[in-house]
Amino acid sequence: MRSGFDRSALSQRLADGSRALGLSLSDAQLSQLMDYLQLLAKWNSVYNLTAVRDLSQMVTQHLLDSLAAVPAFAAATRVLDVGAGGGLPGIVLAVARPDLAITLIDTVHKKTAFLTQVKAELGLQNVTVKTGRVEQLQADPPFDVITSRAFAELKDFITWSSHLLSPDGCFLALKGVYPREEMERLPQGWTVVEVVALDVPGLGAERHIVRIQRGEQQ
Ligand SMILES: C[S@@+](CC[C@H](N)C(=O)[O-])C[C@H]1O[C@@H](n2cnc3c(N)ncnc32)[C@H](O)[C@@H]1O
Repeated sequence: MRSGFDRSALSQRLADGSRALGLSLSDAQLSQLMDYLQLLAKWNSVYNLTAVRDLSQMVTQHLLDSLAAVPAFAAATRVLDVGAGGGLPGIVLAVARPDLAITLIDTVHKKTAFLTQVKAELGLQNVTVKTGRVEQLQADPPFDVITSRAFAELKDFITWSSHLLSPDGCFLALKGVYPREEMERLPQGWTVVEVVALDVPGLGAERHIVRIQRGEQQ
């Protein structure tokens, strides 16, 4: 394992942050997230998974950032994470919500090879990994939530993946600053039903989660 990986200090930071988010993760879940962080740190130079190199920043910017979105998935059952990259938010969500079935898709084979390795090493039976463009993915049954973080403008995210969403389903897009202009350019037939500001412990930057469903803009 990578030298300099102070598991106990990083684990404490993660436990404190997840408590501050109101989540009650078990010791086993926290341990799975630390295993994931360790794999991310170990394989980052090979797979080019994230520009964030500092381990405590990885806890904040990746693990806690993704955990902050977990409550928005309360009613979800089948989730697709589009452009999952190194597994954010999909892997974190899969650990926090083992009852969810989560599919992660990315076009880049080396990233999905990493995700397959994470699935195996963490024993995540609720994760499915697909390689390819979301536009070409077929799903039967469809997903009730489609999510993404740092993927694409909202209109492209919706246009490329709406064929995979169930009639009553929703998109949950993780964004940084309030995406006012993107929300004004949604494709016809889609409407923003909620924008929640997320308070990620220690981040000091804006985060929002945008819920979009079928329907006309008011
Ligand atoms: C900036 S990364 C974000 C990765 C991750 N969600 C995160 O927040 O760290 C965007 C990812 O989208 C993937 N991607 C781009 N176009 C795609 C498409 N049409 N279908 C699936 N994945 C795509 C890229 O390969 C890349 O890994």
